[in-house]
Amino acid sequence: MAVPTGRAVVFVTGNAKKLEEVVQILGDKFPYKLISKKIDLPEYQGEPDDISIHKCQEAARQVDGPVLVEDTCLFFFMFVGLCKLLAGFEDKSAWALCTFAFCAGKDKPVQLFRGITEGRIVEPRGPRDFGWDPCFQPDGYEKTYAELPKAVKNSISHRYRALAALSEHFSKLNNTPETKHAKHQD
Ligand SMILES: O=c1nc[nH]c2c1ncn2[C@H]1C[C@H](O)[C@@H](COP(=O)(O)OP(=O)(O)OP(=O)(O)O)O1
Ligand SMILES: [Mg+2]
Repeated sequence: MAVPTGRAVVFVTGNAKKLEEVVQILGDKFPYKLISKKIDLPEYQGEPDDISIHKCQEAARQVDGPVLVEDTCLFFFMFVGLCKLLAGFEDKSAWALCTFAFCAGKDKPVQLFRGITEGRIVEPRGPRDFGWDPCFQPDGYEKTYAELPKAVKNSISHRYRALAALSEHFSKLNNTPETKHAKHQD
């Protein structure tokens, strides 16, 4: 579902750190003007897809126009409690799931775009200013999300991957046949 050219999409979030990353990751890749709006949407219980769909429908109702919301979940196995987990002899594998939800307006369908990054839970290292970043070490790296330079986190993160799927979808919609043809002739 497209947004009329020149229209803005409102990104609804109460989390400033999230917004900061979304702006850094998207740069000018998103074809619509992105406006952020801080609304504390009610937190629904349930499966990640349902949470995102409800959150997005509520945002579309309040904004009464095209909206984008995001929900992030960190999953891990914690069979024996956090202490033993940190003591180091249980499965510490984890994964971060980010779901972006887009809705073109009140009573319109919600589209989901997901990104997953796998890693493991470690004792906290690095700055404590964004959620569980100090406790999550992505696979293939010796540093936690919090210790990694922002540019590195933003090139491998769950949020980056979900936004890549979202941008790909919207840039396809905005590639008119003429644009595609012109590109082929390069
Ligand atoms: O990349 C991240 N790195 C570390 N922590 C993160 C990240 N992304 C979300 N988080 C934390 C924030 C919140 O404590 C929880 C659920 O997040 P979530 O409900 O999606 O966000 P929120 O309520 O802070 O903002 P929103 O208004 O967009 O719902 O995970
Ligand atoms: Mg929330």
